[in-house]
Parts: sequence; structure tokens; C-alpha cells
Amino acid sequence: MSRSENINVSLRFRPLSSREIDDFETNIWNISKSAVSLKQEYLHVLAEAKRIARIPKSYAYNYCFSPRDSNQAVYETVGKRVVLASLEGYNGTIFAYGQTGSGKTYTMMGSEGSEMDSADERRKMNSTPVPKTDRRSVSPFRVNQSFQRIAPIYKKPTTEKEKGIIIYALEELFLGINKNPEKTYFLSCSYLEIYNEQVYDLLTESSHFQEEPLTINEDSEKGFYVKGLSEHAVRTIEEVKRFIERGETNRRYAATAMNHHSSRSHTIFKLSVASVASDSGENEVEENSITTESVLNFVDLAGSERVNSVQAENSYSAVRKNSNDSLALEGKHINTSLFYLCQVINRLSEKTTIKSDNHIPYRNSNLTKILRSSLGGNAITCIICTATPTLNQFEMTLSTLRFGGTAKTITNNIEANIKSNKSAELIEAYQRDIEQLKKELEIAQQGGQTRFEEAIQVKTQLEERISRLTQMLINQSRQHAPHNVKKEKKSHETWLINAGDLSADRRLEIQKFSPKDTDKENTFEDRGRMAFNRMKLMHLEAAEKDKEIAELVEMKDDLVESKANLKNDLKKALTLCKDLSDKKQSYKAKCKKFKEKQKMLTQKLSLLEVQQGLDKLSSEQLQKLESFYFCALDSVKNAKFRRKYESQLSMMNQHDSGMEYSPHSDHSKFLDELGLNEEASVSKTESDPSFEFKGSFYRSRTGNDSSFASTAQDMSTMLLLNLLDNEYEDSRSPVKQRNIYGTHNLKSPLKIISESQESLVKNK
Ligand SMILES: Nc1ncnc2c1ncn2[C@@H]1O[C@H](COP(=O)(O)OP(=O)(O)OP(=O)(O)O)[C@@H](O)[C@H]1O
Repeated sequence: MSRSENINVSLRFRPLSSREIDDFETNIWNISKSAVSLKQEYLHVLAEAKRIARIPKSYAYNYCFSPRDSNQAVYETVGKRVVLASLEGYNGTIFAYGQTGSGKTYTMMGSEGSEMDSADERRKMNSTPVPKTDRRSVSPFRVNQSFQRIAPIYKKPTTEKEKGIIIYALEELFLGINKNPEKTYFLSCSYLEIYNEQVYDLLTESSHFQEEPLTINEDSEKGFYVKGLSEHAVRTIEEVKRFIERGETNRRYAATAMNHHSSRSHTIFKLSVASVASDSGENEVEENSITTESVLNFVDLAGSERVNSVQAENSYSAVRKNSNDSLALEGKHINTSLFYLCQVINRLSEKTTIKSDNHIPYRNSNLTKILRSSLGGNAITCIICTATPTLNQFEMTLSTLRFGGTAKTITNNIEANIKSNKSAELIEAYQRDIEQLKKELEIAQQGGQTRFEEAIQVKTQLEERISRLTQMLINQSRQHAPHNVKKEKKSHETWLINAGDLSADRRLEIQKFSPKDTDKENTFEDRGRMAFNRMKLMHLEAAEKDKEIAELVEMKDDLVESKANLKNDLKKALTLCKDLSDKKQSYKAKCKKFKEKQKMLTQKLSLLEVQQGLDKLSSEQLQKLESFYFCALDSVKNAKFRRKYESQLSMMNQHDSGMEYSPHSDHSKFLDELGLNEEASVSKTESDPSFEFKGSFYRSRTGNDSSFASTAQDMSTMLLLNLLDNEYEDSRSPVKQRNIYGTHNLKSPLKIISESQESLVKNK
């Protein structure tokens, strides 16, 4: 079920830069929670300078952030919702829009800390004369400054680091994934930049990527997509950070008069999130699972800029390869693509206001093609408009405010991308129902028919017997009443015709008034009466059968009607089945694609592993590595054991009665034997008084120190093994064992220890 939701637009003013402070610039805006307006005193200044035709009203947005608000506050207010929704299968896009130097990259990527707070301080750090420029946010991911056009970067002072929205989002995402053990998540990322209207893959391995632009294709299902864009499977936040780092190294920045570290391209970092909720494990993905798929886009647009602000920074003119011409060309491309973006936004807002189905010019630029689903499509979209609060930048800020105001009216149609393979079960259930109904219908028809036929048969038999008896009765009465022949003949005719109760009754009456009263006549009369009674009973029986037949006929009619109804139901169910099986087919096809994608990702993963050199290890070495890893884990956990061990020892200490005994050497030897030298060395260096105990308690039982030492060692071995096995059992619990890519086959520490002991014995 889709729902409509407006694009969420927020406005963020950055703090004044050191240059602006040096130039005595101030913040000219009143900023409330959801609106901004010009401060009264600057209205006159701007009117006098003819920089505004009429006094602007206040501008309202979903949220407004003042220069004091942190990236975290921005993320919590606008970004968090989008990220959490992505775990439920909703697409989301967060993008930063604003003039150059207004803080888009700072918001998305964060900062390693501000640059020099004043030009003087800068000069102290670097002897090169530095012009007054804005502070710059250098992405914390940008470690290798390999791109030639980038100006030299000053060393950071000690000001605070700030994480960007992308990092907050990733942290939230991985937290959400870990909190949800019923689902298995698959993540992959890609990073692209649109530079001079060409699309480049920032994560490609190729060193010639800047010479190999990618093309944007269109597909009826996928919409616009970048052909050949590399996608990388990621399992941990560190992996994602590494990819962002790589992308940032390849991204194009340059020093302009407005921003030391100005983005010269639009970038889109895409994170694909797929989840599989399966009752019975990953293997049953196709048969019995619910999958969600969503895409999270983080867009950092290049800033709109005035031609004079595109001039390269003078101090670097000697070292930079980029000429003012190429900077101007970049600026032109940036402005053109932003113009097309505004055009799309305007058209979309007209669509919602006048309800017309006007054409939206997505195809005019690569940026609008890629952002199509986020603008008026199926995505929860958040736009963070960044602005500079100074009087000097008033016009540029006004343009950003207008952009945000228009974008706010755009409606997206949001629908979760959820797929369920439960349709297979539904089809089966429907088919079972249909079979059952068919059987019931057959049984009802057969049963009804049999009963009906039986009743007709019985009725015919009864009628035959009645007529035979009637005939017998007539014959007898003829024999015994000759004087009434004529009259009886008449009656006989009547009986034959009617053969019913009435005739019988009339006959009985005739017999009642017969003249003779002899024995013969009595016998005749008795026999006749009996015959009539029998006949009467048989007539009643026949009437009953008639009734039954009528009921059966009624039943038959009902059955015919329900047969017709069932036929209709059957038809409907079959149509439903067909629809469902069609859907099943399409789901299967999608599943297949999904599996192929998974396979591809696994291959990429193994490729990555090849690069890391893991493939060079034999399986035995890998197994050893794994065992070593878990042994190392266990030795960390061994701290717990040590505590317990010490408490045991101190317990023994309480029973102590005088004999001096130092367990250090045995303890260390014992740990050595178990391969826990580190732990042993720690115990040796720390002088723990609890280890000083006297062994009389044991001596009284064992008689000498060495046997006491061996008993203590046995005890501690048992303790250790129990403890390790408990840890092992803990680690086997599904919650702890869960990993976003499945589970480790943990080896029992007991097993590891027994194996290492065996090998020790062998070596000896
Ligand atoms: N909220 C903020 N707090 C502190 N400093 C900020 C903030 N926003 C921006 N800045 C500073 O302002 C300068 C310009 O920011 P940034 O590079 O992020 O701008 P931009 O909009 O990405 O510019 P461009 O479009 O040219 O790439 C940087 O020195 C950055 O550190």
C-alpha cells in the first residue's frame, strides 16, 4: 500500500567563518525552529542598496537549524527516520543543497576539525602567504590527496572533530541490524560523481576512471540506472568507511575564492539494504520467506556559485594545474545541472498545486535522471538546504530559501519494497480446498442419487403388492358373495381405478351391511378385514415413501444449486490460482535475480579475499588461524577465570595453617602449558598478595608440596575447562553467534585444548 508524503525540507545556517569575522560580517537572519526571517535592521540596508524590491516575509520549513546546531542534531531530527525506514524496505534519500561554501560537505561528511581560526594563526603554521578565505571542511575520509588539482591543505588545529550525517546513518543502520536477529541483512555500496555532466565511478579499481565516464541507461523496471557502476558488498561499518575514504580520495575538489576545498562535482553515495526474514534459515529463501529491499542515497551536491566566486585562489595559482577557465567551465556545468534540478522541482510543485499531469524534464541532466525516484517517486526524501548567514551572501541565500520553499510542496508516493514468497503456500491451500470441495460434491451427488433410486424402487414394489392384494381381495369377495355380483362388479371397477383408502373404506362398509351371518361369512369377513388392514398399512407406507421422494427431489434441487455455486467458486479459485501462480513465477524470477546478485557479491567478496591474500593459506592454515582467533578470545576471557581462580585460592588461604607455599611458578607453568603465556606474564608482573598462601590444608591431605601442587593444578584445570566450556556454550547461543553473514563454526575450547595437549604429547 503506497502513501503520499511531502519532501522534508530543512534549513541550516553555518557559523561565520574566520574571514567573515575578520571582515566584521554578522548573521542577518532571525532563526526560529521552523522559520527564518531577515533581522529588522538589515531590511533597510538592503532596501536602500536596492538589493530587495519588497520586504521579504518569513520563510517556513520543516526544521531550521541555527549555526550552533551540530551535525548530530541535524541527523537525529531529519535523517534518523529515513535510515530506520530503510530497514523496513523504504527507499530514502538525504541530500544537501546550497551555495558554495555553505556547509554541504560539512553536513554530509563531517569534519576532521576546523582549519585556522584566523589568518594570523595560519601564517604561524605556514610561511606561505595566505589570502583571507573561508574555513574549509576537509572530509575526514580524505586521507590520500592524490588528485592534482587539490590545493595544499593546512594542518588542522585542535578544534573538535564532527561526524557527518553519513556516519551517523551508518552507525544507526548497523545498530538496527544487530538488534534484529530474525532477519539476515545484505548491504552493498556504490559511490559516483557527476563531474562536468559526466558520471564517474569513485570506487573503481581502474586508475583511468577519470577518462572512462559511465552512461545512464533506462529500464522499464529499474528506471534510470548507471551502467557498469561497481557495487561492493559490505559487512561492517569499517568496510563502508574504507569505501567512502576511497571515493573521497578520487573525488574532485579544488580551492576557489569562496571555498578552499570546494566540491567540483555532485556525488551520490548509495547503500543498498536487503533483508531476508526466514523461519527456517537461509536455505529456504525461495520457498518461505519475506524479503525487503531498499536504497539509501546520500547526495552531496556541488554548490551553486557566482562567476566571480569561481576564480581560483591566488596563492595557489603557481602550483595548481587548473586554470581559471577550467574552474569556470566546472562552475558552468554545476550551475546548469542545478538549474535543471530547480526546473524539475518547480514542475513537480506545479503538479501538486494545479493537479496537472505536466511533463517533468528529468532527462535534461544526469543529476535529475539519477535523482528521479527521489523527486516525486518512491522514496522518503529529505533535503537539507545549507546557507551562509552573512549580508554579503544575501542573494545566494535567498535563492536557496526559494528552492527549499518549492521543494517542500513536492509529494512522493512511498511504498515499502516487501516481497513475500508465502503465495506458494496460499496456492497450495486453495488447491487443497478445491479438491476437497470436488470430493464432497461427488459424494453428495452419488449419495442423493442412490437414496432417490432406492425410494422409487420401494415405492414401485409397494404399489405392486397393493394391486396384487387388492386383486386377491376382489377375487375372494366374488367367490363369497354371489348375490351381490352386480353391485360388487361396480365396486371392483371403482377399486381398480382408485385402489386407495377411500375405496377400501367403502368396501368395508358394504361388507358391514352384508345380510348373512354364517361362520363362512364370518371367516370371510375376518380375512377381508385383515386384507383391508394390510392394504391400508401399505397405502400409508406408500404415502410415506411419496413424502420421502418429495424430500429427496427437494434435496436433489438443493444439490444441483450448490453444485452450480461450487462451480462458480471453483472458477473464481482457479482464476485466483492462476494470478497467484503468475505472481509466484515473477517472484521466483526475482528470487533468481536476487540469488544471482548474491552469487555475484560472494564472488566479489572472494575476489577481495584473494586481494587480501587469505586464499594463499591452506584450509588447514585457515582452520588454525580461526582456532587461534578463538583461543585468543578465550585468553581474553581468561581474565574472568583468573578472578575465579584467585577467589578459590583465597578460599584455600582461609584454611591455611602455617606452611609457606608460593603458587606463582606452578600457576605460570600451568598457564604456559595451556598456551596462555600472556596471562601468565601478566600474573607474574603483578604482585598480587592473594597469591601468597600456605598449603597446610592440602598438605594435611596429600602429605607433600609437589602432590599439593598437582592437586591445585588439577583443580584449576577443571575450573578453566568448565569456565571455557561455559563461554563456549554462551558463544553458541543464537544471539551471540549471529553475524550478518551467517555463523562461525566455533570449535569447543575443550576440543582445542585437548588437541593442543595431544600435539604437546606428540612433540614431547
Ligand atoms: N555547521 C558548521 N560548523 C562549523 N563549520 C562549518 C559548518 N558548516 C560549514 N562549515 C565550514 O564552512 C566551510 C565550507 O563548508 P563546506 O566545504 O562543507 O561547504 P560546501 O557547501 O560543501 O561547499 P562547496 O559547494 O564549494 O563544496 C568549511 O570550512 C567548513 O568547515
